[in-house]
Amino acid sequence: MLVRAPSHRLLLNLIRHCLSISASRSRPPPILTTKLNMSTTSKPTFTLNDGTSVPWLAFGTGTALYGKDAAESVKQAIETGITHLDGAQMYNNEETLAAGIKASGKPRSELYIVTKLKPPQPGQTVKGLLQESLKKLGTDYVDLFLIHTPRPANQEGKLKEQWKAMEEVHEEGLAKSIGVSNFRVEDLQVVLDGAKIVPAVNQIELHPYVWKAAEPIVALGKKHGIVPASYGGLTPIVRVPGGPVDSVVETVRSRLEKTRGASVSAGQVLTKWILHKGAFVVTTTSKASRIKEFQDVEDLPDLTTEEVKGIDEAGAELHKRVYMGKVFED
Ligand SMILES: NC(=O)C1=CN([C@@H]2O[C@H](COP(=O)(O)OP(=O)(O)OC[C@H]3O[C@@H](n4cnc5c(N)ncnc54)[C@H](OP(=O)(O)O)[C@@H]3O)[C@@H](O)[C@H]2O)C=CC1
Ligand SMILES: O=CCc1c[nH]c2ccccc12
Repeated sequence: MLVRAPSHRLLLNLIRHCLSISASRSRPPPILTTKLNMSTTSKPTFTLNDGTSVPWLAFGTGTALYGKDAAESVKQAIETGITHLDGAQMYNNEETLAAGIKASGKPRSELYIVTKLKPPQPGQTVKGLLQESLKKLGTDYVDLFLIHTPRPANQEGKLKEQWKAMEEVHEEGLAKSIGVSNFRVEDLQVVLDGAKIVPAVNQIELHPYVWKAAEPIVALGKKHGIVPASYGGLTPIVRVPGGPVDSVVETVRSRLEKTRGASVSAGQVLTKWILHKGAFVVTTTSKASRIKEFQDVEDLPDLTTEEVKGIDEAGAELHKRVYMGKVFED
């Protein structure tokens, strides 16, 4: 009996362990359920480490709209239900982003506005540059202020000092949340060492063709409660069509379409994959129909763990980093 009792417990534990593995195989990765707050009464949001909430879908003004008048596109996006707007000082269009907001008639309090710090030139300060942005954006605070790139500050040994200045503008209420963009593990480590405030967000290029390289960045972020934001998410369709991810995404798309009983696009599958990685989504489009397509992802069934893994593995066959190559040399 003395011998059998523990082995019986061992057997029970083994059965429990196997059951939990097989259950987890058919469930989505837990990161999705812990990060994305779904509710029947409000739009899904992500909760940041400072307690604020971010609408999961952002309309970007940086690629197709870089240096252009963003007003019409921003107005259209807001009228189609977008509340999260992603801008940057380097996009040279913050005034027109503000014009689009004004034309939409949407109150400031119902919007989530992001801008990003350009690398300061000699004589420029983080606070001064943010104040210029606030003036252009026609607001007295941004919801999220990101360091756009760790370079050249990190090479020049100025990244800690720059983060301290970010902490100060947060403390002054000019930025409700502060974070970073295009930060690799070594950049995050510099900021985390001695930071009073841990960055809330790291906005990075995130799609299956960079997942292998991005995974350690996302993992370190997760350890510290830094939420990843994805840009370039449609790269497998838009910039690298015909790659190894296509057939896997097509199989998932077709499965979801049958499950849902309504059409599902490859872009929606890739967007859902990003959410399964625990990231919120920064995209852009000139078309209202495409915004609706993104919003519909909220109603898509989850991918299975095997489907997420299948996309990861196909993505790992081809490394394609489209943006900020110099920042992400690897
Ligand atoms: N922090 C950073 O360093 C960076 C940030 N960003 C931010 O992210 C935002 C989005 O970046 P981006 O890489 O463009 O996002 P996506 O990868 O989501 O690509 C969006 C583009 O894809 C096009 N598109 C969408 N679906 C399709 C389709 N089925 N077939 C063909 N084309 C399609 C859209 O054009 P259409 O008008 O036809 O819908 C749009 O131009 C930027 O505006 C910026 O705000 C981007 C890069 C770097
Ligand atoms: O933000 C990322 C991509 C991008 C688009 N336009 C510019 C201009 C300057 C820096 C980055 C970018």
